[in-house]
Amino acid sequence: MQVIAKAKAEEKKIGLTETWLRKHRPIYDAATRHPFILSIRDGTVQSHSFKTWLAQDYLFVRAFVPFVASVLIKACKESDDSDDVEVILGGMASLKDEILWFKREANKWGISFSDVVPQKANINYCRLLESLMSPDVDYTVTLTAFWAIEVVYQESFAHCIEEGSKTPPELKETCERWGNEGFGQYCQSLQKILNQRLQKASDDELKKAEVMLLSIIEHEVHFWNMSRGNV
Ligand SMILES: Cc1ncc(CN)c(N)n1
Repeated sequence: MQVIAKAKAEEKKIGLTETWLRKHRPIYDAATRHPFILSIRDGTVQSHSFKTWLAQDYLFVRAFVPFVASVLIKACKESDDSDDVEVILGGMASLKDEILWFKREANKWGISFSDVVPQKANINYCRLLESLMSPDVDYTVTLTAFWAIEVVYQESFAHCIEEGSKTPPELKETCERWGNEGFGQYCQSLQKILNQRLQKASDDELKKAEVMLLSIIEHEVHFWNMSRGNV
């Protein structure tokens, strides 16, 4: 089955990741067009929803740092392509600025991160990241998770700054952070190195990578749900 998916993607001259996104479009849209995102885009978002998301995401990003480091280590060890290492290193480097940005935003919104308790959806998501850090988890599967985590944010926030959006001015910077063109190009670079990797993957690895994509999308939906008091 996975061989057929690969052949179809080749035939259409698209990567396997694109085939997956087309196949799982409704689930993917549930994450990238989540009611929280749509409420930012149409300007009806409640400030407590935004603050909940911001505080929970800060905790997530702190857990994301060692995860990205583990992806980088796997790329250094297992990839024969230096592009992989450079792209992942770029993502890693930008996390320092991201953490500083979260701290500035916390000041702006009167949030004290030290008082924030991680919610269940966040704990579960961070647990998944932790499990993926194991050297036993294949590099291709880990890279799939990494790309999926980044691209869901990119597509979600880009939607909030597209023409016609009514995103409140005070939230524009947040949306720009992940919705900007540079972040979009970085996601495309990740997708490209992942597609190359998937070309060489075994049937079993392909199956696991596709399941991982679905798992990440599901966690992202639960993550957005927290902002709406829905845990
Ligand atoms: C939950 C979540 N998913 C993705 C991202 C983008 N790195 C994030 N900051 N938070």
